[in-house]
Amino acid sequence: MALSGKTAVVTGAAMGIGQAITEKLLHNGAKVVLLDVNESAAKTLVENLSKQYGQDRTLFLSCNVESEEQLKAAFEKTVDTFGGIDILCNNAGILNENEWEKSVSINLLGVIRGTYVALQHMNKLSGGRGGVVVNTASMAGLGPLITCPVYTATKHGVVGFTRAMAGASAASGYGIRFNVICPSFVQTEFLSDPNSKMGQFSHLADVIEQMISKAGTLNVSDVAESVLEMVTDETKNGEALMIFSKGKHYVTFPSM
Ligand SMILES: NC(=O)C1=CN([C@@H]2O[C@H](COP(=O)(O)OP(=O)(O)OC[C@H]3O[C@@H](n4cnc5c(N)ncnc54)[C@H](O)[C@@H]3O)[C@@H](O)[C@H]2O)C=CC1
Ligand SMILES: CCCCCC(=O)/C=C/C=C\C=C\C=C\[C@@H](O)[C@@H](O)CCCC(=O)O
Repeated sequence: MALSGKTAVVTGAAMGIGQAITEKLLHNGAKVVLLDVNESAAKTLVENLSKQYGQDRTLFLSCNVESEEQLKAAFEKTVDTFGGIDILCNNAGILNENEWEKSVSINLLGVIRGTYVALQHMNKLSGGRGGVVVNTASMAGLGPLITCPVYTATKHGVVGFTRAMAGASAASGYGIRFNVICPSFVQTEFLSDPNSKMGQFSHLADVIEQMISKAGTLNVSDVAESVLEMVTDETKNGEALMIFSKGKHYVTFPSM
């Protein structure tokens, strides 16, 4: 898929991995609608991106992925502004084992909500142009992080949901590919003060510190490059891409 003239929606776009995905898509010719709850960070980012890429290539819409109403309004505004949606990156996520129900609502239900609302606009069977959805899971979506079991569950859910949607879309003729990225540790705000985010498991925080020192951390640009690969390579559907400091590897899942 060539990105020139295509429209992307990125959730959690105001900073970190979402910002890097946004910049990567813009640099490769797409228009990008940034959805986030952090209005100040997003507005500053869009101001800078507009100077670099032009006023008509970006749009920020305040949107909490926990709200179907806000997602519906954001996608409708996107279509009204840019004529359609070709790419969706469900990237927004949090780490909070204290408020674990909020983690589920954002990390897993937010991906499902975003996907189902976007389907109404992207599905070729309902007047859409088709396209691609790339969801942000984690290596914790493939194996357990013992310090954050609910976070682990949400990311496993994102992997499973994405792979099932890939199959459903192909079997139904929606014209939409679904893929998922599974990064290891990435140098963003997300990793700041992990102890405070692990709730009843904070006594295990040294496990994470040992894992990070062993695994190292990725740059956000490493992750964004992998998203670009899954967006542009039209052979990719139902793929999970592990991204770690030593490289990246498509996951081979057991077949039934
Ligand atoms: N940083 C890391 O080590 C890794 C992060 N990930 C995943 O990558 C994604 C992005 O994480 P980072 O960029 O590292 O985090 P970050 O904290 O730097 O950025 C997350 C962005 O999502 C936004 N956000 C949070 N809740 C939201 C909501 N309800 N609605 C809309 N936007 C919301 C935040 O305002 C922020 O702009 C998350 O899904 C995370 O689980 C996956 C693997 C590793
Ligand atoms: C503080 C939590 C980080 C949240 C951000 C994130 O999603 C990072 C994930 C990075 C790596 C996850 C790795 C999971 C590994 C498991 O599959 C298992 O192999 C762990 C084994 C630990 C060990 O080395 O013994």
